Amino acid sequence: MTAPIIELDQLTKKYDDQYAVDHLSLTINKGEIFGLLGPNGAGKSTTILMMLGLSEPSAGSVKVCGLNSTSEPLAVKQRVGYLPDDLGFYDDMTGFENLIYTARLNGIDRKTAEERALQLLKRVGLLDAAHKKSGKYSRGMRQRLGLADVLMKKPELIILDEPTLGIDPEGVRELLQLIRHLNQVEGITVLLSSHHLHQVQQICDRVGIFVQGKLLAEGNLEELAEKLYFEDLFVIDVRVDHIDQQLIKQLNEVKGVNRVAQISDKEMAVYGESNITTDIANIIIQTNTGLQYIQQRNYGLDEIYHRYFEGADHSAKNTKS
Ligand SMILES: Nc1ncnc2c1ncn2[C@@H]1O[C@H](COP(=O)(O)OP(=O)(O)OP(=O)(O)O)[C@@H](O)[C@H]1O
Repeated sequence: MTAPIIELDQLTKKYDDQYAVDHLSLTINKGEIFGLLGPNGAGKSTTILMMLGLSEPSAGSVKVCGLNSTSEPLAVKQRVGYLPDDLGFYDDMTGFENLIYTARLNGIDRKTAEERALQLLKRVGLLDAAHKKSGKYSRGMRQRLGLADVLMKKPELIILDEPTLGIDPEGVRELLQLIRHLNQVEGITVLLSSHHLHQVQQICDRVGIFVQGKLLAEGNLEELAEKLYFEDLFVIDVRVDHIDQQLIKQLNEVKGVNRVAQISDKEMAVYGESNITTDIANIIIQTNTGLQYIQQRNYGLDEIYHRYFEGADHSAKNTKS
């Protein structure tokens, strides 16, 4: 049974005459890792601020953990951990001391706070640096301390705004692993905002593509591919001994094939709306054109996103009902 943990209904934020968030409706369920993916200025941070009750919607509503974020921001804050992109710590305090400070602000008693802080520092791989001043931490270490910090109050949901910004690849890998672990082992729901496609693709169950305040599409990778690329959902790369016009004609006649693009005298790409790999292989074998290689191309989110945004006419591509 899926239960909603974030419910946005026609959520809107307007600055002067510009929509930062434009009638956004979206439901995120308990236990998910949801990726809010979009370029700079898409409205991701504004949406998050409204979820936390830190910014008031111009219209529409936002509920988090069953609470209205706009009218009950403090209750939401108790249940949600938020890691902003410009995370601040007291740099002259150690990592451990920073966590204890957060615990005090959240009304956690000293003994519990110390136990929890050490547990969390261990979990995020900072036990060795626990008593080092946080001002001396690297950006990756600060983000991991940030995760420990939001976990101090045992949140049901964590919201991470561009958590991997400025971290080196190894640090990114560790941070993503940690986020996945928190989700899978501890059952914490995660909302992650990012414009890093590969990272979102690695850990998110579902992704929402967000542009100019609007959600263009949402779903898992397969669903997104279908929503954004419904015309040429399947692309099959083929290499044969020789390509002739008869072969191209026959391939074009296969049910489900949209077009055949010849790339060289031996290579072509066949675009279709259904999985036509077997039919194509059969034709090549029947026509004795010497099949060397055939493979269905898998779209990653990266390719989906880039091909989608490179296309000029978004509305035309996104009209599948
Ligand atoms: N306080 C504000 N006053 C006026 N306009 C704002 C304000 N905050 C955000 N905006 C505008 O709203 C739009 C969405 O900004 P937002 O920061 O939510 O985008 P974002 O997707 O989080 O981008 P980024 O990744 O760059 O932070 C932008 O056009 C931004 O200029």
